[in-house]
Amino acid sequence: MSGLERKNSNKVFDGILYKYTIKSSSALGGLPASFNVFVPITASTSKPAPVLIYLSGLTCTEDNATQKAPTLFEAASKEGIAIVLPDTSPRGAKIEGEDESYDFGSGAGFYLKATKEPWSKHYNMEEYVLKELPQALKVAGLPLDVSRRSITGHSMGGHGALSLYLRNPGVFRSSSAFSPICNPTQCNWGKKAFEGYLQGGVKEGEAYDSMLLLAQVPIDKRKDVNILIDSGLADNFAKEGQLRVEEFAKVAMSNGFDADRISIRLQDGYDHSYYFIATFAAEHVHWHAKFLKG
Ligand SMILES: N[C@@H](CCC(=O)N[C@@H](CS)C(=O)NCC(=O)O)C(=O)O
Repeated sequence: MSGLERKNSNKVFDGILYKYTIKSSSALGGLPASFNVFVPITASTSKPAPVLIYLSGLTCTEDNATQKAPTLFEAASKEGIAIVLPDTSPRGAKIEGEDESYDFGSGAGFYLKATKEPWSKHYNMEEYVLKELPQALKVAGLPLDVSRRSITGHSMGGHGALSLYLRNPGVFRSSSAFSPICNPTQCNWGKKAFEGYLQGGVKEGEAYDSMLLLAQVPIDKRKDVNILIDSGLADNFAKEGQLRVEEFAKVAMSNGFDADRISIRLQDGYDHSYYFIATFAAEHVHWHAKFLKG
């Protein structure tokens, strides 16, 4: 990583929302990358704030949640938690087909490490979120304690939050998701992404499939898993079979996870939009606070 620049700052719910740009991201093959970070007023060098990472969905940038679900910040301000919001893909890789569809390429990085050329040079959102973003937060000199980290996200970002959490035990204290893509090897969005980004296609994608990863958690590690999922019963993408939240819930039950370890709530009347996220955002932040504090 080189060249971190602070672009903007706005006061919101007593804290400050900063925008940063990394001039050259190593995880993303030298491309620039922007992210937002909300720092609560209570954070200081002697009392650094823990961090909740929020991953957005298809077509989004780092700005969708900041503008459409600021209730995240209201709750984070009360809890003394920072929220970090990265972009959803590399931008400007100049790869043919990068900007052709809403569900692949720009705005659709799927939080994985691409292994298929030409995507493999730039499309490594997994390393970006796991390693480079925490490093950038340290370089920024903000009063944050990145060793206390949890992760949340929406739709493709819900897939990112669940799969990064389950693939990297011990890195995040808890994971939550709004309308997540839970079983990407079995839905059109996931199949298109895995076939496009991974040399081994959907088979290689199994390593990023949260439903399969959940079934593989060893019995003695189940007590360490903390997951909260909300999904709307009027969600058209769920009706199309893109999310498969009920199937994820069945795997949780059949593998003996307690309902207080994995809580999955189907919310009546809510759709896939940010109105839904804005409604439940505060509950997710308060839930993560239980794990992040102390
Ligand atoms: N543009 C897509 C919809 C993509 C979509 O709904 N994206 C969700 C995430 S999966 C979103 O949050 N979009 C941005 C927004 O609502 O602000 C379509 O036409 O089907």
